[in-house]
Amino acid sequence: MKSLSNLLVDSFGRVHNYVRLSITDRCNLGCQYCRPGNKAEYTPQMDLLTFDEMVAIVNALAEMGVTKVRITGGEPLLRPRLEELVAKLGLITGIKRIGLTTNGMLLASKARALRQAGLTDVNISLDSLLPERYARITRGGDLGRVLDAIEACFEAGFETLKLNVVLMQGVNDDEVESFLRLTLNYPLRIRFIEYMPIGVQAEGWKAGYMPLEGIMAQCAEKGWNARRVEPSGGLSNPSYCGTADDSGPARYYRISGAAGQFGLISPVSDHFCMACNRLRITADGYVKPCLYWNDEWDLKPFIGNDELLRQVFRQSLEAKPQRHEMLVQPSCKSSQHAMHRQMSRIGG
Ligand SMILES: Nc1nc2c(ncn2[C@@H]2O[C@H](COP(=O)(O)OP(=O)(O)OP(=O)(O)O)[C@@H](O)[C@H]2O)c(=O)[nH]1
Ligand SMILES: C[S@@+](CC[C@H](N)C(=O)[O-])C[C@H]1O[C@@H](n2cnc3c(N)ncnc32)[C@H](O)[C@@H]1O
Ligand code: SF4
Ligand code: SF4
Repeated sequence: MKSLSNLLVDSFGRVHNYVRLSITDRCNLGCQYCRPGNKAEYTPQMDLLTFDEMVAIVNALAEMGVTKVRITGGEPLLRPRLEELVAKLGLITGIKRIGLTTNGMLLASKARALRQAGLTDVNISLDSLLPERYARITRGGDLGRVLDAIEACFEAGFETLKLNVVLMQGVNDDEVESFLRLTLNYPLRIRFIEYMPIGVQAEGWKAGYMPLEGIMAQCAEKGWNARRVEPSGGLSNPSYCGTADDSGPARYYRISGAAGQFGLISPVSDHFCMACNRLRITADGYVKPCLYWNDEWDLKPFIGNDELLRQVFRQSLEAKPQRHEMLVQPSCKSSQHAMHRQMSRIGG
């Protein structure tokens, strides 16, 4: 049992036990909602954290009560030998779950090796089931490769497999029913996510943003009885749909008789900041206590000295705001505080 003074507690009493580790800000896609504009700015290779530096940071965090790591990016599968990082993270005392969030383009051939290395949870981003639309939203994505990746994940036997769908008005909001239908036959969790104003222009965001409240009404219109699923409860296939350790931002539902579930992630219309348990590490070695606010602390000078790393983590948590202000300050350029990094440079 960790002593209270050694835990990652912020000034609002929130205990942080989950770290999102961005391992690259490069991406092989350019999703409209994440990397708007064609100009890609990447951290030079030499400024990226090495795997050993990441392991040192996570080790210090694990000593302070972190039990879960989610590897993200950019596109994390662009880092060669990702399975080696997974294996090293798995050796850290206290780390119980290692997840990956990916666009799936490079996953099919890697799924088995990642599972064998100790990866437990896979989340794949998939915003359309129509090949041309998918290519348009992602600027070049190949839907067939994502579907192959999903199949490979089933075959590799991951404990959970979730699909992320960022719902945008006038872009893919007509596909809600098709995604819901997938849950009828497959033991997946399909999560609809509200479009957040992070690293995008406020005007464009306002045109695309839509709250998720209409989804339950759509179920009712189809005559589908969708019941709330509590973590680990009522699953037809718990091994793919979730675990007791599943305290993420989604509220889950299951349509009567369905093999899978759908989830609603509503960070804008119904934020979950009061239950926030997450810290973020950027690929260039900064700790960000909140996805939305600009504040970040450079960890690189302190890697190798756990006491100093712990001080920086505490300092960042002391400064963590209570909540975001996405509706008040949607990424406006004039703000000194709202987010300036694009999502691909934070990791979602
Ligand atoms: N506002 C906000 N959004 C978040 C936070 N964590 C995740 N999200 C968003 O939720 C969506 C899903 O994120 P994933 O990377 O799949 O991870 P997750 O569902 O949070 O993680 P698990 O619970 O580990 O499955 C992404 O669009 C994230 O940007 C958070 O702390 N704050
Ligand atoms: C930044 S991506 C990084 C991992 C990987 N490249 C992928 O796409 O899964 C992580 C998650 O953030 C989500 N995301 C990116 N921009 C977003 C936005 N503006 N609003 C909501 N979610 C967003 C993506 O859909 C994805 O599920
Ligand atoms: S980081 Fe993920 S969400 Fe962002 S552009 Fe790349 S694939 Fe799309
Ligand atoms: S917006 Fe910030 S405080 Fe709110 S849940 Fe996300 S990371 Fe936590």
